[in-house]
Amino acid sequence: MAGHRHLPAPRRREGVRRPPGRRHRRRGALPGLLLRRHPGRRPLPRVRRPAAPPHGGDVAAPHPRPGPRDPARPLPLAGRPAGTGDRAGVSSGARARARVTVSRMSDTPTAPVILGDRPGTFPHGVLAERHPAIIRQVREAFPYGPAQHRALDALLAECTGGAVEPLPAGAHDRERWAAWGMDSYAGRSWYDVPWLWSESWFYRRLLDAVGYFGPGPWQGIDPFRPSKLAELDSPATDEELAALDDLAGRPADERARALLHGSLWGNRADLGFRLSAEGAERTAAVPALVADDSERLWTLLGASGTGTLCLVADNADRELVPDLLLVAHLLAHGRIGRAVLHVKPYPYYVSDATTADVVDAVRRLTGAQGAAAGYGRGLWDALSDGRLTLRAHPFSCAPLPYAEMPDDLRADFAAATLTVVKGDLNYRRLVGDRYWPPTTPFAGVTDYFPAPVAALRTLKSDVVTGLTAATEAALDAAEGRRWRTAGTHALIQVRT
Ligand SMILES: O=P(O)(O)OC[C@H]1O[C@](O)(CO)[C@@H](O)[C@@H]1O
Repeated sequence: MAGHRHLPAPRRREGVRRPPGRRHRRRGALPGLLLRRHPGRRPLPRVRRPAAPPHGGDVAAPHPRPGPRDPARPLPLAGRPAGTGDRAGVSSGARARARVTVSRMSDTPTAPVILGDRPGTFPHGVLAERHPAIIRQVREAFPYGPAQHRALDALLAECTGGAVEPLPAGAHDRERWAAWGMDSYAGRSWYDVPWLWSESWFYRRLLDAVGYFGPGPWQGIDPFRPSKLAELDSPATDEELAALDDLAGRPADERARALLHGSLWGNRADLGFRLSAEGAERTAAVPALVADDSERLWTLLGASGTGTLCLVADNADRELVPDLLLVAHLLAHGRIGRAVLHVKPYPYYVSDATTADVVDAVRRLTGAQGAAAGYGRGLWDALSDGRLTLRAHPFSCAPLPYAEMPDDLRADFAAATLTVVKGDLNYRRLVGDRYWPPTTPFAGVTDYFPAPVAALRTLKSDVVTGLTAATEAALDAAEGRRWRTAGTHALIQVRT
């Protein structure tokens, strides 16, 4: 079960496997879709790197269990109003199951919850620098009126120096956020609550500030749409779609593997990440896979043609397009019979995919030249005949780990042959947003998940599990802590 136990023997130096480079593509081994985006293409976050051990102590030390002051404690199970049910995205059944999860996972030691309270750490940089930059970007994206500017000013002051203010009584999702811990955190500094919580809270509040939840003329207007469209229309996307033509003559299995890697490395194309790293593209390090359970993934996606794949999407555009290409291929080649694509119910983390972004991506494909258009038509047909369905569950924007998912979402995942969880944020939610020692078994921290689950993610935050001690040591020796957050390394982990 444990991904880490089945890691192939380390290749090349120091146990870190590197994906093939452009040279291999010239030999026709892998598609440009994958390779053109790799070396030197991704920016590095400008936020300061942790100079000292992160909150909660040295991750290399024995992992402490959370003490009575663990800020995550009030959130997951205690202090929620009874009977909030699935409408709140956290059912009482799920809460009960989460308790069971804790005991099933009891042989996996826990670790400190990540907060943003330490200057110099990566999470602190996101709260103190990235969020203000996002507010600036949103302000410039639309000709908002005085009311929106005032609300953005207030949000800027609150998120950088103020306390969590609960949603007003009339807010459409007040009950849901109360169930998600809002009342427990009211009055506390944004820096002193779990980082996962304060980041989600930021996007909820930002949408409020620009009138997204309405009523009014700005209702439903995605404040990140201009940057998303620019990315979808970029020459880089053209280049990646054109690379599909190179793939067309390859055997189906080879195409499948190439598309899997396209989907994996597509996770580097994250607009929020880029916001903190302008100008850094030229300096990106050579990327490397730090864990690779892809053979197990292919075993799960057999040739029966009847299985269901759940894909929990992350970013739109240059990540969503390769995700969709992979889904189209798996459907067309009988590796699965159905796919369920989980997207966000509202704009989130700058570039996370919503239903509108799926439509834009599919139209981008159908309107393209060459092989890309064929993939687009396949997706359109699959959406039309129900082989591909979309799901925009409220819990997809919850500030909580997936261990606390509500019953209906759990049932979706339980019915799937495999759930593929994309991206860094989803990984944090899958394994728990904690300073895990990197050798913590992936299977242990995902034991609660109701069916086989795979993580496809580039590393953009401190959370990581399932590495071998040799891989961790090699990465630390080569890069210090940088490999954890720079987005230059990736992993494929599977728990069957
Ligand atoms: O798009 P992804 O892969 O989920 O990455 C987003 C990541 O960016 C951050 O917002 C800042 O690093 C993280 O919180 C988050 O994990």
